[in-house]
Amino acid sequence: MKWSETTWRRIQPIYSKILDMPFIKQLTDGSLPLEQFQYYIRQDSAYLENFGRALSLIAARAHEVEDILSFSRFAEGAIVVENALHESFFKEYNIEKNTEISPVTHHYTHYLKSTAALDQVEVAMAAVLPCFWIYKAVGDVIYNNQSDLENPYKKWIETYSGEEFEILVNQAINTCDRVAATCTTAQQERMHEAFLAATKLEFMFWDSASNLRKWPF
Ligand SMILES: Cc1ncc(CO)c(N)n1
Repeated sequence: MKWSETTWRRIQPIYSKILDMPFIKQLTDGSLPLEQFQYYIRQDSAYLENFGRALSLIAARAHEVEDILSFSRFAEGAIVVENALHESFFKEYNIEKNTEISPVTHHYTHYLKSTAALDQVEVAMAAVLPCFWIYKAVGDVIYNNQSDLENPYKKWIETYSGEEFEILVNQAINTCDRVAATCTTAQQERMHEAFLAATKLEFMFWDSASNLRKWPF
């Protein structure tokens, strides 16, 4: 079995919990309170900027030239989406620009950057994979279950269910499979652990927006 098949299988219990989250259900039927969406977009803007940095670090550390190219493109993609958030979503949904990074965003972005900088590069590739794969999977489920009524979050839904994103996601999955094949069993296990950790953080990122979580001080 491919590394990606095993890892996707292992995170199924968390993935089902993600699909059941109020944030995802309400995004799907358009009933998500605006305040939660605003919080989410503000945090996602900070997230994407740092996700882009982590991807660039991985590009710099990749062993194969084709992977330098892929991860440089992924980094560009993350920053392009971040810019798009500012150009359209921030204006359209009346979102304030200066944001204090939430505890979960802080943890997730620092986890990705330190993994990209210090861990084996194959482990770093596995750590960023849920950011692609979970979003594609969840984006498709939301897209296919949208209510016919006008959904105020339609534009967001289209970002992650589109074909353009799918190409990048498949590339990220295939890269992980190719590099995993060069790893020992113990190293592949560390890749699984990184994929699992980032999947949990994806859950927490949405949970944090649902609860508008803040620092205690
Ligand atoms: C938290 C998070 N994970 C993944 C993506 C998609 O790249 C995103 N925009 N935000």
